[in-house]
Amino acid sequence: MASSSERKTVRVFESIDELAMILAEYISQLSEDYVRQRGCFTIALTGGSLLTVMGKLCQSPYDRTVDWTKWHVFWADERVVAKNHVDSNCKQTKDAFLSKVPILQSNIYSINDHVSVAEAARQYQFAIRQLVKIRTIDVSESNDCPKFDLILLGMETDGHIAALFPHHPALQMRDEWVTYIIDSPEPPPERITFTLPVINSASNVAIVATGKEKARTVQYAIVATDEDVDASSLPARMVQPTDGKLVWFLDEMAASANARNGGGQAV
Ligand SMILES: O=C1O[C@H](COP(=O)(O)O)[C@@H](O)[C@H](O)[C@H]1O
Repeated sequence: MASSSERKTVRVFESIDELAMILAEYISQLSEDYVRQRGCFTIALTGGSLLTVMGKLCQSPYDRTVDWTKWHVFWADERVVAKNHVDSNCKQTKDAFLSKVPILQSNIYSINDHVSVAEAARQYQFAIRQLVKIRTIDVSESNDCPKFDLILLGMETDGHIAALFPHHPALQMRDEWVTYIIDSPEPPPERITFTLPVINSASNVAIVATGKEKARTVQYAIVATDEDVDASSLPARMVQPTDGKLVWFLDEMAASANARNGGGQAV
């Protein structure tokens, strides 16, 4: 059985444009594979710069070759604000991506923005449970967690992924699929997030990081040894799919602190 480091690939691109092209090809290929195997494609997104990089997917040839009607779209994290608020990951995703491709409205699973953060997390988890029951979302063979076909994550300079921040107790959450925080170090304070067991149960996880300001964090997340880094200080380092694959998509700037030497193949 392959170890988690053997299932990790680091891909470094000369420019964000090249990264965006290969990322679009990667997502489109996974979509084709899972639609063929399972009849649908479950993808969880986040907010932030990732959405801009995903832009190529709305263009030719993908706008016509991807079977958008088979897509089921989730968020690995969401800020608990109104869906039309500029901070909403759902709004950001709609503006940058969902409004440009024919994904069925009924296959877009956003949070309930009219309830408390705790209730929004509970309802989101319940919705996911229903979809696991009918196997729209696959289930992990190693635990009873949902097994998304692809979870696409961004990473901030502090190493947080989804709404899992350094040293936050939510990092240790094992019994829930979706949890919430009320004290995000960055505004807005209330967010819901997939827990690490869910992220690590996905068939494929991709982390996209660009820009020089993320280089040091990328190096610690990918290259440094366990002795050098306390894992909970760097949530991105805790992304280690149990049975699935992890691909880091970096531009030269983000990889400039030598991430390309760490345990994966660079392009
Ligand atoms: O707070 C957040 O930030 C991360 C990373 O954003 P980026 O703009 O630096 O790429 C994002 O993935 C997450 O969804 C968001 O809530």
